[in-house]
Amino acid sequence: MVTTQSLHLPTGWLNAGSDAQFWTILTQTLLPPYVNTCRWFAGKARQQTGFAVKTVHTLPLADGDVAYLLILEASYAEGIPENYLLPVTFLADHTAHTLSFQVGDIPEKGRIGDVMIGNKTGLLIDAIYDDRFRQALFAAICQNQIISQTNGALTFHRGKGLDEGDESLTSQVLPVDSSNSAMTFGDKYFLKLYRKLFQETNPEVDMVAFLTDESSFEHIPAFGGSIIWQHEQRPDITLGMVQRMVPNDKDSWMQTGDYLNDFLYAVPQRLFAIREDVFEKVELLGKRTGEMHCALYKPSRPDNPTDPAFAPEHFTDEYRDFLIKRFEDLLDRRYNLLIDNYTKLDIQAQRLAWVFMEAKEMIETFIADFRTRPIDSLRIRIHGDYHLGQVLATEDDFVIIDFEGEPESSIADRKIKHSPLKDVAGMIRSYHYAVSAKLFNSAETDDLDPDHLQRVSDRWFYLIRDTFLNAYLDVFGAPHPLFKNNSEINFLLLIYLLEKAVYELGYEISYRPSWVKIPLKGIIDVVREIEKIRLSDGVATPHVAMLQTGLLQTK
Ligand SMILES: Nc1ncnc2c1ncn2[C@@H]1O[C@H](COP(=O)(O)OP(=O)(O)O)[C@@H](O)[C@H]1O
Ligand SMILES: O=P(O)(O)O[C@H]1O[C@H](CO)[C@@H](O[C@H]2O[C@H](CO)[C@@H](O)[C@H](O)[C@H]2O)[C@H](O)[C@H]1O
Repeated sequence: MVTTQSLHLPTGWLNAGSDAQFWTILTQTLLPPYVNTCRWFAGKARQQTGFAVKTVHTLPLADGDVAYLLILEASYAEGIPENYLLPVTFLADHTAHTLSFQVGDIPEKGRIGDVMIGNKTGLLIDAIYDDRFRQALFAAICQNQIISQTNGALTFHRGKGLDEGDESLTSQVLPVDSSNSAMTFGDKYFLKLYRKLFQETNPEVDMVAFLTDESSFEHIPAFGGSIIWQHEQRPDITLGMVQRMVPNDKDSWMQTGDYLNDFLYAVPQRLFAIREDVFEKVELLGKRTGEMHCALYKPSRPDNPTDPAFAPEHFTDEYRDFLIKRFEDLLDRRYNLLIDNYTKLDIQAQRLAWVFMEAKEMIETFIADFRTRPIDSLRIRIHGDYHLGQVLATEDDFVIIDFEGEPESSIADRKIKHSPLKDVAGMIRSYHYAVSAKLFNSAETDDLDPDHLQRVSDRWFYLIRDTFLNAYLDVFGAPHPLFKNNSEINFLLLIYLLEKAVYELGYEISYRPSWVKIPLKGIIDVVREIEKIRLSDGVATPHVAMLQTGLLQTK
């Protein structure tokens, strides 16, 4: 039945691919409100000026119907436009009974709207919710298909991790809401469809393929293949990736949260209780992290040259300039964001915000020091967005996922080599988050003195941090191939910890204002360390004042 609101598009579905007017009407009607409800659309908070379907790829389905993969451009009042992948299918009412799934089961978030296409009424949906689309994608990967399009070709690559005879497994959409979309096949394969697109191979495909093909590191899901949009006049654009599915019932963020429950319940009884198996887990994660970096460290040899994209590099002037510029921009943006949102913060966060603002000049001096400080450690490709949520906890081990890099950075920036201590800093920050979120957001500690709670939280964090770091550094033995000495390790860790915490400040202001105090505390902890270094070096420059404000003093 056509509702009064349903949109009428005169061209039939099978001919719509080449009808520009068809897609123009959709971008002016159903698509903008729909896209704005999608978790993967990052432009919700920006001033949007319009959407346009830039390219339409056609994917034939087994029953003779087609799915279209739309490349949707979102434009904004400020900044460059973004491109998103939106696959669509049309479920005509009269064919509903022929489908292997119930139209009524399609969740609200997959329904673009009721439409009349040609003379058929039906529902336009995000094709990931259409079993025929999922099967067509997977079959194309299994068969290494190349499907020519008016604008380049869709190229499907089969990876080593895909077994023979697995072409027709039952598939599902994973209910997790994140920046991309995930589908599973027979509980054996995990297919991620990238939503925000970049004109370059997604770093995740590079990284996972490198680790699978060039190393014996087993703690990532094996690479099962990729979906690429190729065009001879520009670099490849990655649309999707398949990996082996990892049986797990939680990620390490949830697992650490569970361990922290035991710790939390003991706090009101003035007991400091960490189970031995918590240390064992933290040690194991430190070890796996070190092994991941070992696998990514592949010095070139005359008889076995390393792909330049992965060969280790020194701390060049170019890298120093890049890091300093990026950090300074980030610091300015976060400082302004904090000022704009200051009145929305709770009193404790406001107090920490003052300390941060007071420390800005000292942070700038510390960052600038990075330009000239001698550094003989090495840089390699790293995970880039490493935190507890990116590690799946299996029965007795860990599997590392999501090698896409930092969501805020461009693809070119995500492929830049850093010291692996940047990943280490990411994980250390994550442990800080885990204990802070648990102790400061639980009813059990509501009546406790916040200064006391802060000391307890710090104690847990320092013990866990050192356990992780020691296990990590032990993996390589001595002399360490990637780090020159302890002094460089300390300096690099501080700079990456600071950068990560400043980055997180923006994430929390935008998404979880009540958590802003966690990265603020992280920033201030590093600032305290910088102060100590300046005092011991005797380099406290007179024009940069030392901090006067206490950390969590109650007045
Ligand atoms: N190989 C895998 N096996 C099982 N579950 C996975 C796998 N990869 C990811 N997941 C699940 O899907 C979620 C989202 O994956 P992730 O790679 O983090 O996607 P995004 O890029 O959208 O953040 C993860 O938190 C995890 O629960
Ligand atoms: O969505 P992504 O996993 O790519 O990362 C973004 O979201 C993360 C939160 O889900 C955010 O991580 C921050 O919060 C985590 C706890 O929820 C904590 O473990 C991390 O240490 C902290 O950085 C991440 O920063 C952001 O990029």
